[in-house]
Amino acid sequence: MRLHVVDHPLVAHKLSTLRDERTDSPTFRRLTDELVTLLAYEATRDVRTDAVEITTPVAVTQGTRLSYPRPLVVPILRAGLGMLDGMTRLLPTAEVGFLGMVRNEETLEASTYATRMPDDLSGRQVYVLDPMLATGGTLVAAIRMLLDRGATDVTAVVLLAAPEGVAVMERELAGQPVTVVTAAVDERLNENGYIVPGLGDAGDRLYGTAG
Ligand SMILES: O=P(O)(O)OC[C@H]1O[C@H](OP(=O)(O)OP(=O)(O)O)[C@H](O)[C@@H]1O
Ligand SMILES: O=c1cc[nH]c(=O)[nH]1
Ligand SMILES: [Mg+2]
Repeated sequence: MRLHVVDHPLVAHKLSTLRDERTDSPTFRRLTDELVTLLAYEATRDVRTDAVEITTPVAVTQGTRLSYPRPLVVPILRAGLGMLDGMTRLLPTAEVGFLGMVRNEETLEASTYATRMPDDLSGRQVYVLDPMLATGGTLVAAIRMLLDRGATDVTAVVLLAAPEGVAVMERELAGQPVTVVTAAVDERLNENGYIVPGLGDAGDRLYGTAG
């Protein structure tokens, strides 16, 4: 597994506003969308392409086009849905699959309640979207499922990661073709499995269900 922390002043600026407890849901959704677009630029650096010949008004030249099969983008419901538009803005021809997963807030175990994507992902590049990598339970289970279906290259795009979750991913997905792209790796997890300093519950803040 490879970890890529995107070091850019615009990413840091938007992430700081996301973290602020005073940021309301509409602003949180807009900033998430903008941040994902910046992360997606880095996350798609190795997206597969083919050379194509194109004709400009002036001359014939070599161009580049995304390869087939098209990449698959998989948001992990619910919070990952807030990242889908930002990602598909850069990859408009991508296919989209859905994975519904929820973490039990007592045991911190992740369980899957919905799966809607092709059974066969042989040879596919997959981009998984989830704002938070906390204990890593959710992403490890999601990525294992994608690799079991034949995905050859999986990139997880997350807003924030905890060092504990990164270590779990590195251990559980050692030697696998997996990359994690994140805006930051925070200090630690607290006793409730929340990222510190973090930004709170991403799903609640996106969809206004906090408190
Ligand atoms: O790394 P982990 O410890 O597994 O935790 C991270 C998961 O927890 C959150 O989802 P949550 O269960 O709150 O579901 P939601 O998106 O429906 O709010 C988050 O969006 C991740 O999916
Ligand atoms: O800090 C955290 C941890 C898990 N899920 C969240 O939404 N936030
Ligand atoms: Mg949640």
